Amino acid sequence: QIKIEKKKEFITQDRDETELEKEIYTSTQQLEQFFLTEQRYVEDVKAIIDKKLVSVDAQGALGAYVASYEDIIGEQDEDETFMHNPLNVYNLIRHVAVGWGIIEDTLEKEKSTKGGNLPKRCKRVLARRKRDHVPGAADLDGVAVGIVRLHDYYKFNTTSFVEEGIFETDEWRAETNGDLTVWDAFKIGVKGTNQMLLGSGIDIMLNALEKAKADGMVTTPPFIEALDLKVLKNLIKTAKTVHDQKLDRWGPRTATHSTNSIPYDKRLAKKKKFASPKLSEVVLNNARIIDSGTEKEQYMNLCRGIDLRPEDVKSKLYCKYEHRNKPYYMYGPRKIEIVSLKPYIAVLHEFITPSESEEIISKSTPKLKRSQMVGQRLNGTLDDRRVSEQTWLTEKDANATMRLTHRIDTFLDLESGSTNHSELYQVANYGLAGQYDVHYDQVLMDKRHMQNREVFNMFAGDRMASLMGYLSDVAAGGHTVFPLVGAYIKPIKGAMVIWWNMDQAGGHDVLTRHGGCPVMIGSKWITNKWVRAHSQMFKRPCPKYTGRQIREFRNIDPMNKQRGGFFSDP
Ligand SMILES: O=C(O)CCC(=O)C(=O)O
Ligand SMILES: [Fe+2]
Repeated sequence: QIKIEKKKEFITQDRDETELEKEIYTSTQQLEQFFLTEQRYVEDVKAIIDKKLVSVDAQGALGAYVASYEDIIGEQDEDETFMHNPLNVYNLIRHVAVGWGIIEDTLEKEKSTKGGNLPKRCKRVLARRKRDHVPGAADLDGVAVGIVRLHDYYKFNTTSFVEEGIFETDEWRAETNGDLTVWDAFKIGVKGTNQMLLGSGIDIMLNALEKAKADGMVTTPPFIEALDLKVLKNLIKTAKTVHDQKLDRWGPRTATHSTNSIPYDKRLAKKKKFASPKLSEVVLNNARIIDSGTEKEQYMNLCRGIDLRPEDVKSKLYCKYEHRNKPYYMYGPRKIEIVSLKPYIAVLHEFITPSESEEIISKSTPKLKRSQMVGQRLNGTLDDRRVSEQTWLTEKDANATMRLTHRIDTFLDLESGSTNHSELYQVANYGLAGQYDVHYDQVLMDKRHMQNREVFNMFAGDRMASLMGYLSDVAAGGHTVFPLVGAYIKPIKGAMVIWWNMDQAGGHDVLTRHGGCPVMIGSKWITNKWVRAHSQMFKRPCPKYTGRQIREFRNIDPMNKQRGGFFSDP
């Protein structure tokens, strides 16, 4: 008997739709929602006080919660950009994580004294935890570590951060209400130190100690008991010991730790290797630096906005208006900026209109889920190397995606429609200090990646081109960086970056390794369209190589990672 099944309209990979762990800092969008929710509950709590719905004692406790909220807002606007500043996020989450339990206890007590009866508004406030995620310790820790990661990357001024709640580097400055207690600053430093961000963590802890000395006490936020200065001093001492040990054994940076370049211990610092820390030279176009400290250092410099492309490479780059010999685009050529010729990386400016960006964001917002890691041994795991939430849109889900596919296909001579076996639009919103650490976009299906030989991948072919569109501007941070090329791209709303992951022989271009830097200030939205190879059969020229030549290519490189970059248009 033959079974007839309904033909699927879109052929896609099966994706695990199970709800992932719920944390709030993993997308700025979620943080904005949380802020709106908190505003509503604060209004409710205020109304309970104003209408004297609870006893005088209870009114006092509720009042302290409202005051704590108002302190955090200060003179700032109560719009969504409030949550684009990491310190505001920290303060607001701490306020709720610590304070909301007190609101609940107060109202529960009120309930028992009133024989189980509470006014409607009180009941609604009490039911918050059932309806909405109330952030707790896990969220607060995630945010604290995120802030220290930002320090590790961007080296914002620690003193102005701890003393005035200001984020500043030479390039930019972002203020908050100015409030950061010693307790908070210290907690942030400790959490970072625990995650082996030792240099930055200890720097923040030391500044907190200085502030405590200047204030004559360890200042604490509302509802938190005072701490003894001795506790601070002891923790710092331990942290310094760990710092020096790791630095001595592992050097200043690996994938899992970072320290200053010089130990705290004066005797240890006299060791020859610390006397003149060697400046490592920039290594480009070389697969040997993959996963090394050099790659990481180049990655971080690019995140900070230091262009590493040598002059003789840069002098060959240019911007142009391009019509690609198509009548339509002769009237309205597109602005193209060449970032690298080999591998070919280009920015198509104003490729996505503002209203298209907004439509894609609004259609994706209700469907966002935390992004998982991909790659060997990492598939499906959660990790702060990738802090974002994402979802997928088909061409039919929005006018914008339909139009965009049409634009990509006509302008770039591609078959990018999801029905033609390319991927759907992946839409992602980064979270607090959200990043996507260095990676390849390719799936890879060679002998060492047998697990990827699943139906969809075999059928569609690998990710031949990456098209990555920025749907928002980012005030600070969030660069897209290519450490082996030495180039970075600053997100600009509406711009789309294109690069070829494969060469014409179907090889994997290792130089396309890239990542998204931690977002410092703002909300970063992107969309990815990965164009699969097989649909391009009639669109792109066939490989110029014979099967034997291709096999030879593969054999030359023991890692089977061939350097390519043969595609060069647009
Ligand atoms: O956000 C970025 O700048 C890079 C994103 C990326 O590489 C990806 O999503 O695969
Ligand atoms: Fe990527």
